[in-house]
Amino acid sequence: MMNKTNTVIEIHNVSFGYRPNNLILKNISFTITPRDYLVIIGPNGGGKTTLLRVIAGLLTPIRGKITYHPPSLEKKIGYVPQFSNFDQNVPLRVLDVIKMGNLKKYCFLSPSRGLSDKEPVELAKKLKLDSILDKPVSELSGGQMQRVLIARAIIGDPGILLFDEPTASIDSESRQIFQSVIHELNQHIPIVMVTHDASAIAQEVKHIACMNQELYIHDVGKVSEETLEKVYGCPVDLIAHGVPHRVLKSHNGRR
Ligand SMILES: Nc1ncnc2c1ncn2[C@@H]1O[C@H](COP(=O)(O)OP(=O)(O)OP(=O)(O)O)[C@@H](O)[C@H]1O
Repeated sequence: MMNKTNTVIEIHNVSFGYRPNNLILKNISFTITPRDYLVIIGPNGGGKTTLLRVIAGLLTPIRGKITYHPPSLEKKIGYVPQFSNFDQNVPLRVLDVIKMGNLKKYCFLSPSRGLSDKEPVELAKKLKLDSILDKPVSELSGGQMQRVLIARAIIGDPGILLFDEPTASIDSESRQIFQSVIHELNQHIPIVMVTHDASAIAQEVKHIACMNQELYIHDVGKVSEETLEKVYGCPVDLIAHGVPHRVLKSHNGRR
């Protein structure tokens, strides 16, 4: 059920710190709309991952409020962490990891359905993982592991997907598969993606947020060179991984 403001998540004056008197997120306010595609960029340590974790409900704001529409959305958030944070030494096969994403959805409702291989196998085909379903995850490349984590998030039928640097260290085949899967998902759910990778900023991106503790958000109909210039003119000290930083420009306020 859609609320009257056509918003799925409202982030209102949210602040967060891991330690007292050391805020990582400062008074952040923005909204996510039903088919939004929001890319978040900013310097290392600027709080992008922290913000995703706060939105995913893994961290609690010390001030401010996050409202989910409908409230049940809070339990349907798909979060794909940076794959380097996943311990690939776990003794699991690709299929096992993908099926882990189903646990939240099915374990209390219908455990037998949670055990079915049909859905994960279909999804694996889409992500070109079907030939390696029995492979231990310890033997996967970075791009394959990233696709497995994406499959694990999608299988749970999320109402929104949050990605943390999904295209970092992946090859062009994985990147293309990722872009086409995201395109398909974005037809019915919002996507929020943290990235340092300018080439991951697809045409479909609707908003770009620049953050360094504070967050500035721009509406973009189309990501043009001009837009990218505007984006990299955000109040950040440095955009890492080879993307040039620019002289600071003013922002017309936050959305
Ligand atoms: N669990 C934690 N405990 C204490 N401090 C943390 C923790 N996680 C992150 N931080 C600190 O919070 C700040 C923001 O980190 P975060 O990972 O959110 O930034 P980021 O913008 O995602 O950075 P990057 O672009 O390098 O991934 C950093 O100074 C980091 O050291």
